[in-house]
Amino acid sequence: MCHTTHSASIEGHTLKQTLYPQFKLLLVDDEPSFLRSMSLTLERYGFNNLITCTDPKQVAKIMADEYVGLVLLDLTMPTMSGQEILTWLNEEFPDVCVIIFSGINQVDAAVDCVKRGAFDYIVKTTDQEQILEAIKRAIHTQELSLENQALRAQLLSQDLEKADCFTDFVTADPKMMSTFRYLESISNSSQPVLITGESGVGKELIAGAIHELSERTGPLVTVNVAGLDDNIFSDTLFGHAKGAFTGADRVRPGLVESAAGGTLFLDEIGDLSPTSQIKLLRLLQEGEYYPIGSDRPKRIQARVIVATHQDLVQQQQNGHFRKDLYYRLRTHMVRIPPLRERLNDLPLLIEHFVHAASKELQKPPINIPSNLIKQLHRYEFPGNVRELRALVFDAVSQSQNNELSLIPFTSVIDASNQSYTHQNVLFSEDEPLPSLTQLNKLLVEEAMRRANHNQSLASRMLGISQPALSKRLKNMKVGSD
Ligand SMILES: Nc1ncnc2c1ncn2[C@@H]1O[C@H](COP(=O)(O)OP(=O)(O)OP(=O)(O)O)[C@@H](O)[C@H]1O
Repeated sequence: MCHTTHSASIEGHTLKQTLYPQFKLLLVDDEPSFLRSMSLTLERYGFNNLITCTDPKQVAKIMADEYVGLVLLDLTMPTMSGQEILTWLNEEFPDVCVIIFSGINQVDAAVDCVKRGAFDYIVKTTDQEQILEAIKRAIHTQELSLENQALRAQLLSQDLEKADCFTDFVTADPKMMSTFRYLESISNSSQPVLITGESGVGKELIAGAIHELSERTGPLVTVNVAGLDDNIFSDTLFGHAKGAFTGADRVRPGLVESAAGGTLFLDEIGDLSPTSQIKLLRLLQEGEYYPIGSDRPKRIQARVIVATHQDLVQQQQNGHFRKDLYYRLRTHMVRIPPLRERLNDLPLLIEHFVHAASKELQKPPINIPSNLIKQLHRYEFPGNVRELRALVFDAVSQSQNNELSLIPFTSVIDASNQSYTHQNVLFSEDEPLPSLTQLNKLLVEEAMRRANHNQSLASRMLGISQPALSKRLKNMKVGSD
């Protein structure tokens, strides 16, 4: 006999639940009462993707029909022993994780199974917490191993399978393409994803893409945690019970619950207070949380994505961010490079934003001057794509005669280059080279500026004698008169 669990019934209605883990847990034991109590325990702790089986002879068929990732196997059964099934599984399904259930007097046999490839063994009389810990460990290991397999397969193929999910993120950069492939490969993972990158690089867009890739049916719920004190953080995320504090006159579900079946995106995670960091760690580690004023834990049913523009490695070195939380978050990590590291994206992005701005501002089609991109190559974009977007929108609004205005761009470039051009001689490819006389003059002026008009110091910088410098300065003065 076998039985599958993946829905909950409330007052006669069948509710569709999020299944966890994503692969099935197969429980094989000839004792129906043990299977019943074990599956109730597992379901209570949120493991609801279960198949129970009392007839070991059915295992082969179940394995062929279902996507099983973990098998919990009783050692002693009448028609076939756990050892026999383990040997068969090792040969036919070497990637499946097996935990052996044994009686107290069968520990030697169970240890032998571990030597022959079982992941672990559990003595049936062990307390529930320990049993659950062993199962959680096996699920976690299995998830990571499945993800690694998917990652390897994905990296071998160059094409994106779900390119549609990335259409909002305009890019042709090879580094971003491999990031997209990586994100595809971890799309089914339930582990958190950490997105890092400077402000304005598009981290929130990437979070949206990860959510779409996961094909989760629940919503994407975004919370900016910067500046939330611990009470507000807990109330926002975990909700509260009625009467939890003055003014809590109703039960309020938190955003963790609103994100059930979907994704919870915590932005600006580098700014989280130390107490809230502990609560987030617990949520990720145990998969459970307590609404304020309640002593009944709830299980998180959402995948967690976090983002930060801070350097978390440095943050943990200076004690502002917990190491254990960082390691938990970085199971899957992507860094979105700043725009200055992918300037080849400029033409695509400018065209994209010109189009969006013309539409929004109801302008006719606008031409992009051919020298704009070259000019922008000299700019650092401290505000990244967000800054470029704002510049383009400004330029479109100032455009006349269907030609994109260059004013917003040249003014930011000039402002940032002001000190730079004084200190450096730039040779723009669009402009004629300066003559040697002009270059001499620039060099002398710069040396004098750096030497605070001390001629002997400036002459040493230029590698000429002080009288020679003085002569040049006089000639320059005559030339400019
Ligand atoms: N590659 C891109 N293609 C199209 N639009 C982009 C791209 N990258 C960023 N943007 C746009 O730039 C703006 C900033 O992006 P987003 O909010 O995702 O950045 P962020 O990295 O999350 O910033 P912050 O750290 O400040 O929260 C948004 O309007 C977004 O739509």
